Amino acid sequence: MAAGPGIVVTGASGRMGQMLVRAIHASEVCHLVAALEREGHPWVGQDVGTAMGGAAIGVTVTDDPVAAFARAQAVVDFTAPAATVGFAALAAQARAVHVIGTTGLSEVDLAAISRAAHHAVIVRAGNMSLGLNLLMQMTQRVAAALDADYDIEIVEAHHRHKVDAPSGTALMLGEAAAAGRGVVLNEVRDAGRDGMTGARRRGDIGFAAIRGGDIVGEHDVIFAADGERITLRHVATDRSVFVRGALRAALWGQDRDPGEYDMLDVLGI
Ligand SMILES: NC(=O)C1=CN([C@@H]2O[C@H](COP(=O)(O)OP(=O)(O)OC[C@H]3O[C@@H](n4cnc5c(N)ncnc54)[C@H](O)[C@@H]3O)[C@@H](O)[C@H]2O)C=CC1
Ligand SMILES: O=C(O)C1=N[C@H](C(=O)O)C[C@H](O)C1
Repeated sequence: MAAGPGIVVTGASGRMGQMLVRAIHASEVCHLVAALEREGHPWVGQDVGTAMGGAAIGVTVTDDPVAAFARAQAVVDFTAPAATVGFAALAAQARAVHVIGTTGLSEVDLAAISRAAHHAVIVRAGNMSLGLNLLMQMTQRVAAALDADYDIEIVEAHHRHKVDAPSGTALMLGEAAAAGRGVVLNEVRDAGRDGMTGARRRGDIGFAAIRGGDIVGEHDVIFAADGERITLRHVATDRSVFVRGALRAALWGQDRDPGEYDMLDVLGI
């Protein structure tokens, strides 16, 4: 008898997908029911363990989300925005908990995800690690304690393959800083400075992105004033912190009422 909820991993060949497949296969509190990849992907039809270069684990990679989700209690999804929006509707139809780690979602994507959450549990966070979610709370607190003499800048660094900027985490931190200040992020957001930008506008929250090598994920929130500077920093050195958070969310979401949740709900912090 397989233990705990059955989980589908979407984007099974991805950086996060492969780590999730391994973690779920090794878990005693949940089990892998399907590994999903996009249509035409070379792994489709192969055993996912073999495709990853190891021993067979008895789960064949599929490109059919409807059949996969019908057998699952949770869908753990680190893919791409268009895929995630489609999966949200399908996971809701299957009444499976949808854990969304995908970043780069637009306002339109987020509205579609909110609609799906009327029918099922969705846990979404741009960063699933405990440490980063604590940093988010600290950011809100520090921003609330300081006035706009302290310029807020968020600097993030990621591996060379990352396709979205600012990172989902940087945006979460920006939202936390804006909430602390009592402002709306979209009204003070300053991203992508290049050329004759003019002087910094008081009260803006700035973003800068570094891309290179195999950097897992680093985030600094800088509060810079005349004469002093505070930096709050989180460094992820291993993707296992995101995997742990995502699986915790998949288990936490079982038997909850439909709705949209985040990692603060899951972690109870
Ligand atoms: N919230 C968090 O804690 C974290 C979020 N992420 C985010 O997760 C996402 C994925 O990151 P990585 O694993 O590094 O990317 P990746 O590019 O290594 O993997 C994405 C996978 O999704 C697959 N995919 C794309 N469309 C699909 C579809 N329609 N059906 C099935 N599979 C599909 C791709 O073939 C690929 O294997 C990114 O948006 C990233 O920013 C990454 C790490 C942590
Ligand atoms: O793409 C990544 O790798 C990561 N993406 C997330 C983000 O956009 O913040 C989380 C983490 O930093 C890794």
